Amino acid sequence: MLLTLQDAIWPLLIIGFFHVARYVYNVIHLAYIGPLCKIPGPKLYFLSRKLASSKQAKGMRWKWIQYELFPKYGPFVRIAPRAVLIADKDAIKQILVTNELPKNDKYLQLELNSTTLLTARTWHKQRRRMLSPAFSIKYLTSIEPLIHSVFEDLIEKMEQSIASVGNLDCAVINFVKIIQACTMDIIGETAFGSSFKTIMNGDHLLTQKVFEERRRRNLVGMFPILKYFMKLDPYVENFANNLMEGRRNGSRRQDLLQTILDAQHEDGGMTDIEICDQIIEFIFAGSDTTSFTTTMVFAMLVENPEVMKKLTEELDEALKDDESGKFPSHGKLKDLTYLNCVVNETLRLHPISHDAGPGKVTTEDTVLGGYLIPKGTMLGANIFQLHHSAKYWGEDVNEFKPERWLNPDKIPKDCFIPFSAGTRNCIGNNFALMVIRLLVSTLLARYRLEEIPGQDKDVVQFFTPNFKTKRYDIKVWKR
Ligand code: HEM
Repeated sequence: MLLTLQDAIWPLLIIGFFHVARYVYNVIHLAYIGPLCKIPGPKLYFLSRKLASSKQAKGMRWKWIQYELFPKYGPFVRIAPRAVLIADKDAIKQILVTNELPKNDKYLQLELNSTTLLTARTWHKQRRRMLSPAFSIKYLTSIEPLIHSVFEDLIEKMEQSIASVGNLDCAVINFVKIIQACTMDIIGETAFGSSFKTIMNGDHLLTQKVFEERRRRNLVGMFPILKYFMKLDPYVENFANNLMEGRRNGSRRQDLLQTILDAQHEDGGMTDIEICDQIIEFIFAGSDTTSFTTTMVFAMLVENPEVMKKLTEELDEALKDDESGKFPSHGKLKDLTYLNCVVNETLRLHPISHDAGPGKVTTEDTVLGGYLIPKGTMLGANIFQLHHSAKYWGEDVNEFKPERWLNPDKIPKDCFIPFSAGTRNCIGNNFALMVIRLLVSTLLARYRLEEIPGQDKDVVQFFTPNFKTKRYDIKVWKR
C-alpha cells in the first residue's frame, strides 16, 4: 500500500511539533529553571549567547558590563544561557589559581590554523616551559641594548616634531600613535630580529594588517559563519614565514624567535604552521597591551601634575649618576618606589581586560560564592571590576592615587591581577613592566609634559582596549 503525501503530512507535523516543543522547553529550562537561574542578570540574555556577543560590535560592551550590569546585579552576573561574569575575589582566585580551570571556547575565535599559548585549552604546560627562557630575567637584561636602539628612533622622531614647530622647543604629539609605534618596533627588534621601523617610517603594513586581523577575528567570533568568507590575510602569514626562513638561512640571534626555532626538534616542538601562529600571537599580545598601558601612564601623569613632579624628582635623583649610557638602565629603575606605584596604579585603573576578563569553563559542577555552577558553564574573571571595587579598595577606588601603593599592607589581597593569575598568567609580564619603566623614564628625563584638556578619552575594546579616536595629544617641552 502506497502512502500519499496527504497521509504523511499529519505524522510529520506532529513529529516536527514535538521537536520544536522540546527545543523550546530546553531553551526555557536552561534559561529560567535550571541551576543558573538563581544567578542575577538581564533575563532576556539568558535565552541566547548571541545577544551578549552582539553588544560587542562597536567595542563598547565593556561599558555595559562594568557600568550597567555589575552595579545593578552584584559580583555574579549571568549574561548568557551558560555564561557568568565574576567580580568576587575569592571566586576569581578559585577559578584562576586553586582549580586552574581550562580556558573556555571564546578563545577559539583567536585561533588561526593551530592552537597557541594564549588559546590552548588542554595542552599548555610543555609549550609554556619551552618558551619561558625567552622571558626570563636573565634574557630580559640581555635585550636592554636592543630596546635602547629603538629609543634612538623615538628620540629622533620627538626632536624632529619639536624642530618642525620652529623655535618654541615644544610640540603637540599624539602619544597613542608614537607609543604604539615604539612598542611595535621593540617587539620586532627584541623578539623577531629587527625593528619594524614604525616610528621612523609610519605605519608598517604589518601594523595595519594586524589591526585588520583583530577586527576579522572579532567579527568571526560574533558570527562564526563569516569565517568561510573572511579569510586570514596572506600578508600576515607570509610575513611570519619569511621571518622564519630568513633566520634559518641567516645567522643566529638569541631572541624569542631563536628560542622557538631551537626547540622545534625537541619532543613536542612546534610545526612551522604553529610557529607562524605563535609569532603572530606574540605581535598581537605583546605590542598593543604594553602601548595602551604606557599611554595611560602618560595620560595619568599629565592629568596629575603633582604626581608627575614627584616622579620626575625621583627619576632625576636615581639617574643623576647613571653612567650606563644615553638612556636609563633598567637596573636603576626596577626598584624605584614611586615609579612602581605609578605603574601599578595605572594598571589597576586601566587594566587591558576591560571587557569580560580571562575566560574559563567549569569541568564539573562547582560551587562559587554559594551558587551551584553546572559543568560546562563559561566563566569570566572580571579583572576590571575587581580593580574598581569600592568594597575591596575603599571609597577612593576610582581616584588615581599612586600613594596607596606605598603601604603594601593596605593593598587588598588577591585584588590586583592586571596580568591575570595562576598558570595561565601573562608570560610577557616582566618584559612589559621593563618596557613601560624604560619608556616612561626615558621620556621624563628629556621632556616636560603638559596636558591638553578637553580631549575625548573614550575607550573601545575589541582585542585590547584603545582610545576610540586613536589619539591622545600631549604638549611636549624640551627640559
Ligand atoms: C602591560 C602589558 C600586558 C598586560 C597588561 C598583559 C595582560 C595579560 C593577561 C590579562 C593575560 C591573560 C589573558 C587571558 O587569559 O585571556 C595575558 C596572557 C598572555 N600574554 Fe600578556 N599582557 C601584557 C603584555 C604582554 C607581552 C609583552 C607579551 C609577549 C611578548 C604577552 C604575551 C602573553 C601571552 C602569550 C599570554 C598567554 C599566556 C598563557 O596562557 O600561558 N603579554 N596577558
